Amino acid sequence: MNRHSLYMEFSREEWSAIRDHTPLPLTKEEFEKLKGLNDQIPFQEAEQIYHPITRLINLYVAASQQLYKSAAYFTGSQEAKSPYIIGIAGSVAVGKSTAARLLQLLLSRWTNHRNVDLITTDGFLHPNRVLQERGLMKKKGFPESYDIKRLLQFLTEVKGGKPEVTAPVYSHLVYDIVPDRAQVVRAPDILIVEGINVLQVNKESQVFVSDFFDFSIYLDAEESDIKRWYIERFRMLRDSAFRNPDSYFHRYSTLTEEESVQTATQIWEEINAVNLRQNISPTKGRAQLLLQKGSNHEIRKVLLRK
Ligand SMILES: Nc1ncnc2c1ncn2[C@@H]1O[C@H](COP(=O)(O)OP(=O)(O)OP(=O)(O)O)[C@@H](O)[C@H]1O
Ligand SMILES: CC(C)(CO)[C@@H](O)C(=O)NCCC(=O)O
Repeated sequence: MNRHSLYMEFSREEWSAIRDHTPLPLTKEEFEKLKGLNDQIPFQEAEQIYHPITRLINLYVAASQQLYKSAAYFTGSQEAKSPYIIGIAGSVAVGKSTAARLLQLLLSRWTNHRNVDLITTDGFLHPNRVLQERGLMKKKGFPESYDIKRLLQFLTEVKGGKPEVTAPVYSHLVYDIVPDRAQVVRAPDILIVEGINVLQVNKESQVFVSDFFDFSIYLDAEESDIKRWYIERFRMLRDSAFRNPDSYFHRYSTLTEEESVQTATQIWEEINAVNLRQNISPTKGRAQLLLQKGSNHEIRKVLLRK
């Protein structure tokens, strides 16, 4: 280990050996029942890698709750404690939402933070109408495609302890913001905010999204692997979600195997890879925890900021 590096570095083996004696707060049987997660993340990965991560976060949250108590005692304040906010960043298709859902589930099993909410910054994309007006339909996911002021307002209210805060909702099916839907966040113990842009800074504001984070994670992988996962997901969607006539990509449901690989490759190269290189990857060094995935999504290396 480089003693003067900003990060402590752990191999997969070293990280999983850290597991202290706290048992995984979830049995294999319970995990098996969780459709949608267990068909993606093997139980062993949850147990060996994600469990120690949640134990570490649990210690951080407990320390922050203690700090809050000390400050409340000192000031005599009766203010309710504000949610502990965790940001998860990384490329399109690197597996942020899958990892975020598993962390949400595992974190909610600890008695001092049962209530764990999860939102994605997809909901803060401008609606297609605005993106079309501004010529940004091929820039979805780029910094200018988000209503960052609204996201900052949302985080200000959550962190300020407002009992109910609403976030807009994005549908991948219709490829747009859903006008009449909202997600309500009710003062959780922990809020996970997942999105490609959560560690970005922007010129228009003095305040950044990450200013509201108590902890941040960057999910990293080789670009060639992420591209392959993107294409695989696109092919899977061609055979499922794209078949739905309401799908924005319904026209893609009739593509041949070869055409769907070509189309996905083109979207990846023209939009998501450019965004990854220009705007997402450069934010890596701002995360407190860096998780490096191997070609089968297994976490190969864990880097923790000192
Ligand atoms: N740990 C994992 N093990 C196996 N497959 C995974 C894992 N995490 C994600 N995947 C698969 O990789 C693909 C991308 O995952 P996911 O949708 O979670 O990515 P994302 O980063 O949230 O993407 P986006 O930003 O496009 O919403 C999906 O097809 C998912 O099934
Ligand atoms: C909504 C985002 C930006 C982020 O999740 C992404 O999934 C996306 O739609 N990117 C635009 C190009 C594409 O359709 O993949």
